[in-house]
Amino acid sequence: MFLDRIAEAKRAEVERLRQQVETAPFPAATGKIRSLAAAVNRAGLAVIAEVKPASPSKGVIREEVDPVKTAQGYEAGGAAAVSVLTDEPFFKGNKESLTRVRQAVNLPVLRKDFILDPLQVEESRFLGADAILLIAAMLTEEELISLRRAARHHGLEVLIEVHGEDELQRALAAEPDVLGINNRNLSTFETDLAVTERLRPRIPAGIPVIGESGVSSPADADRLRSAGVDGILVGEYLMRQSSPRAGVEGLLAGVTI
Ligand SMILES: O=P(O)(O)OC[C@@H](O)[C@@H](O)c1c[nH]c2ccccc12
Repeated sequence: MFLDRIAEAKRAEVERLRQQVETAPFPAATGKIRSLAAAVNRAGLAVIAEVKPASPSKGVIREEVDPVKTAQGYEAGGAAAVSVLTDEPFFKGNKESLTRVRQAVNLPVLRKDFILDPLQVEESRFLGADAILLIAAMLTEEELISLRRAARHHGLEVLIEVHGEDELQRALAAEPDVLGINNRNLSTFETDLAVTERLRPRIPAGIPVIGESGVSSPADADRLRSAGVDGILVGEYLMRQSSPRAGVEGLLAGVTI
């Protein structure tokens, strides 16, 4: 299964990272964090626009991605935040893209990867991330809480992503800054916007909520908005637009607020 394979790959990556920092530790992070939670909470629908060159289910989405130009287009179009895939083996992303994007825009930047060790949290801060993703489907409640604590220690915000009821309860126990409802099942890759419609009412008031994955038109964005989310996370649809800016503008224009 995909999540097992990816966890194995990431554990190997963490081991390499551990050896690396033994000789060259991460320098102390400086600079202020840009709040993802505040960006999601702003008036209107918050679009978190993703730099996503490829995916395990779709293969290469876009050849020769310029992450900086793409992210600047997203910002010009009115995105609330940018998400950058840093996983290489499965999503053809890279860590350097995150650092470059963070320097090129004024928006909060989310690191999209498969984080299972506190060392990756520390690395995220070093790379320039403002927030990290934690995936409830691959982490126990204890792991979520401990990674959440590590994030707080490094000044990072946490987006916890859920796909089902059990995962939602685990995620809430870890007190995320933002809660994401992933419409995609990470075992089957099936996507259904009804997942957001089903889980949204089960989330207590006061937590910023986003709907993730499967938005393939302005009408889809409007449907998630109607389900009561504060924001949406969109990757593939935006990566397939010839203008990232027009892509975000189109999503926002199609939404009734
Ligand atoms: O390309 P989409 O269907 O718009 O999906 C974006 C985002 O939700 C998706 O990339 C994603 C959601 N959760 C993840 C976890 C890891 C990697 C990627 C993801």
